[in-house]
Amino acid sequence: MKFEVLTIFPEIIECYIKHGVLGKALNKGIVEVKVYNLRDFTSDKHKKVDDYPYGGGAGMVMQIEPFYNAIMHLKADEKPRKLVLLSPQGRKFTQKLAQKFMEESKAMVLICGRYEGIDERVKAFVDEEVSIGDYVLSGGELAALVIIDSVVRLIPGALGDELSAVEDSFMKGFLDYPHYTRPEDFKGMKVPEVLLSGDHKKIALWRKRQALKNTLKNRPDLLKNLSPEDMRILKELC
Ligand SMILES: Nc1ccccc1-c1cnco1
Repeated sequence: MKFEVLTIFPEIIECYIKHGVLGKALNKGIVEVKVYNLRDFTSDKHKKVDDYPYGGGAGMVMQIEPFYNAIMHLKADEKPRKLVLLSPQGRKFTQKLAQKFMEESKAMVLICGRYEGIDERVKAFVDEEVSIGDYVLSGGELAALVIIDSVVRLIPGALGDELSAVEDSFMKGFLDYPHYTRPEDFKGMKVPEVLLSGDHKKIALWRKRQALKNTLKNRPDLLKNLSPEDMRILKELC
């Protein structure tokens, strides 16, 4: 899987991708991330990327030319790639969309805007417009990192423990169960007895009950298409 990121702040992307799961996946060659500075695709000596909005209004708008030049530069190799614009107006990014991107795209271009927005005509050159949530960010870079991180975690072999990708919450359709590790007693806060019992069946049931309880409390919208067994457990909780 190859990610090509267009941004005026390449260091934001470059710094993050060296660490954790992404760093390991890069070292394994499972994923490649190339970052392009949009300022390298400008034609003036000041490497200008924005200008005042037509029609007036506050702030600056990013100009189309650097985006167009960068996209044409990438497309010169004629290899297929999905072009994704990160934007508050995009469709909501979910685990399901992460799975779809991982399965369908060998290469993705993540286009990061800044300021109050980008020239609308850029959208004529992208395949998808994606938002990671209903809040205002300073730019698309954090959203691009969210997409890279969540898609890479789904690539077979990217994680040390394959199970953790399957176990991750949202893959099952509800939130995760509570996790504990040593010490058993921290200032009187004890690990639930069941987790010390060694009874894997009881532990699995406890974890399922806790996951459903957490989901019912914080994200009831996720509780659909439950199995009859999960529905029975949920009814016990109500
Ligand atoms: N707020 C933003 C500003 C610029 C580029 C993307 C975003 C964004 C993406 N997902 C939510 O917000």
